Amino acid sequence: MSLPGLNLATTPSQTQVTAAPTSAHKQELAANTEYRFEASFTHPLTIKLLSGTAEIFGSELGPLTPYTFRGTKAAVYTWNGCSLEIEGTAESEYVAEETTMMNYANAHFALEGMRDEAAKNNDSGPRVLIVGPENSGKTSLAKVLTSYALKMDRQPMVVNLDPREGMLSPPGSFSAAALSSILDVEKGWGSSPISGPSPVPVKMPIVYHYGMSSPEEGKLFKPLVTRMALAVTSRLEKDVASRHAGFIIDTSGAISHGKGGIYENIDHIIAEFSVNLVFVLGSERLNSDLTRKYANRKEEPVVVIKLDKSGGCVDRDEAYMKKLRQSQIKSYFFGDGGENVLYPTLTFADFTDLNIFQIQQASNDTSAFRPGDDDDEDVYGSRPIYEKMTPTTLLQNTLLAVTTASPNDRQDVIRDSSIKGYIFIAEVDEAKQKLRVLSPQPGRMPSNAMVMGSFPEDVPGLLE
Ligand SMILES: Nc1ncnc2c1ncn2[C@@H]1O[C@H](COP(=O)(O)OP(=O)(O)OP(=O)(O)O)[C@@H](O)[C@H]1O
Repeated sequence: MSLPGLNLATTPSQTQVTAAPTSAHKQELAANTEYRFEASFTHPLTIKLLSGTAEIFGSELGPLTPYTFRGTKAAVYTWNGCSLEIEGTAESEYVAEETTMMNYANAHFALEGMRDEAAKNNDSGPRVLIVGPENSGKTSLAKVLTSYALKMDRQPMVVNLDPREGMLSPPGSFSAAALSSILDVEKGWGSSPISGPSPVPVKMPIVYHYGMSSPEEGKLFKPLVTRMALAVTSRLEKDVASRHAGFIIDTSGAISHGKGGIYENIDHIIAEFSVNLVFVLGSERLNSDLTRKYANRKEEPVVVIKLDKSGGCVDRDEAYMKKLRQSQIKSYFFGDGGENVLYPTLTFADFTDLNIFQIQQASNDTSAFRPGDDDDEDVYGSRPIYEKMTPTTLLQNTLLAVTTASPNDRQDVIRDSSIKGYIFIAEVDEAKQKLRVLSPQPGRMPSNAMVMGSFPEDVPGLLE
């Protein structure tokens, strides 16, 4: 199918540059070792399990199934030894004999004990928070713990509070989903119906739009954490299986730096989600500060456990992260390629069709807060949260979050409303007052309030 005006007769995967064919080689792995690799965005790497058993961040590889990786840094781990066939060019590859997987498996068994206990008493399972600096392996640990829980037929909820990398939704968002089907070996969390119908098993996430890159940047973080905690708690009240399995919260490295030993955002997450177990990765200092802080807590105890950071964790520079985000956004609209191809609609809209609210930069001058200000203003000191904007060329190549709120709602209602989906502004014609809009769903533009933030950044090549 081709899209009018787009000349998109091919799927995104067909437009990828493919590597010059390289002959496949065999890689034998001894028990408890892992093959670490980095595949570039342009030259895919294909891995096939020839014999034995192997997994990527806890998700098992099917025998003789080719898995293709682009823009991926990961490891194939084996508990009992295996033989792999590897085809393509890796940017980096090596076999590591020292891994943290035994550590992570022990953490999983501890969580299983808590889940059994929760099921016996019809109580809530482990409420886990993962913290640590950037690239310390938080998301990888969240995937391993989730995959292992799924293997035990549990249905844990996973909550992503890291806007730098989306989970089942584009970057810039916070999301939560009760997972019941296996994770995708190639894509991690897999795809979600928030963008459109998908032939592979999908998970319906709860999504809120944050619209900035760092939780420390503005003052939207805390209210949205509170909102997400409410949504997750009410979901768990209705869903017994997920309640017993508990949840795992992945966070951004920025909240783990702290200011003078104070970790305001971590404390806020622990309080709002009633977290009872914190895994700390890659920072002795954070571990010590949090252990001290929560040692003599009067309310329900919070156990702080330090886990080793994997030697395989790769520092990802801004250029890589940008490419990763752009590929996540592309997948959101066009699918992941292979069986999961989506066909978004490109339509025209009048300027007056869209109700756009731009997130205002937070004022650091909290002294400007005047008691008695209404809720639209108090969150941002003396300034409102959003400013209603008339489309300009500034909108070109940006992503807008379509909320479930009406444009006439109070600003805090818009802030707290979940996201139906995202649209992309492909073109702005100021003279004709028209926009060309890419949307996952066909039909008229919704009149709901739409939010524009400063993150993720523009995606100029999205339609190419
Ligand atoms: N054992 C490993 N072998 C190879 N690569 C790994 C391994 N563990 C993690 N990585 C890779 O290292 C990078 C950083 O890991 P991860 O995303 O889990 O860290 P993070 O703490 O969640 O990062 P951030 O703070 O940026 O969200 C990722 O690309 C991940 O896939």
